Amino acid sequence: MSASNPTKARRIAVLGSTAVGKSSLVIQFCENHFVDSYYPTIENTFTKTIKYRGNEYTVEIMDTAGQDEYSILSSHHASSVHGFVLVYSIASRSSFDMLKIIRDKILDFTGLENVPCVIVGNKSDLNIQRQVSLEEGQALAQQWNCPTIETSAKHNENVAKIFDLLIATIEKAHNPPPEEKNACVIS
Ligand SMILES: Nc1nc2c(ncn2[C@@H]2O[C@H](COP(=O)(O)OP(=O)(O)OP(=O)(O)O)[C@@H](O)[C@H]2O)c(=O)[nH]1
Repeated sequence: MSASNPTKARRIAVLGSTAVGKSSLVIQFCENHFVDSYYPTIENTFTKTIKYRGNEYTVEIMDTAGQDEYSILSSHHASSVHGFVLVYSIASRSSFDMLKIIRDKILDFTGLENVPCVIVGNKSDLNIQRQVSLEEGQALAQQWNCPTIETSAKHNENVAKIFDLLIATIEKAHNPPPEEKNACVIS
């Protein structure tokens, strides 16, 4: 990268209920493999370089614990990150409902009206066990003015797209079009 186009550092937190596939998505993205067994996460941080629209980003990804659903978000997750990946499983209605609680907590911690986030419906390969429709995910994303995508960490479907979408949303928040200035302010 040239001095005029330096690498940008961005911090991302991955949040969601227990066993929705947060670690599997991050490991698939950063290490290119799928972990079939389930090991509850305490907290792990991964780093990956992403190229997006001619810029290079060093992205620090915090994979958080989904075990205790009511302390799922600590202030250090909310205060220092540029954007959030909010994960539910398409096969779990309760994990979808939990996203509303998590987002409220993010807004409380940040004091913002809007924060860069992407809603991820993981385990799309489990369509036969589906409890949340694609349309419900899209309606929530429209309500929150953020992108959404269905993924399969298992089959590596749409996993990299999560991070492209989030980087795009973070960049838009940093450099909003004139008519959207002040709609979303992040440091
Ligand atoms: N079928 C299917 N299984 C998945 C997928 N992603 C994850 N899993 C499985 O779901 C289980 C939980 O995955 P994890 O990635 O550990 O979930 P987590 O959200 O990090 O869980 P916590 O650490 O408790 O927060 C594991 O058995 C994974 O193999 C997916 O896309 N499809």
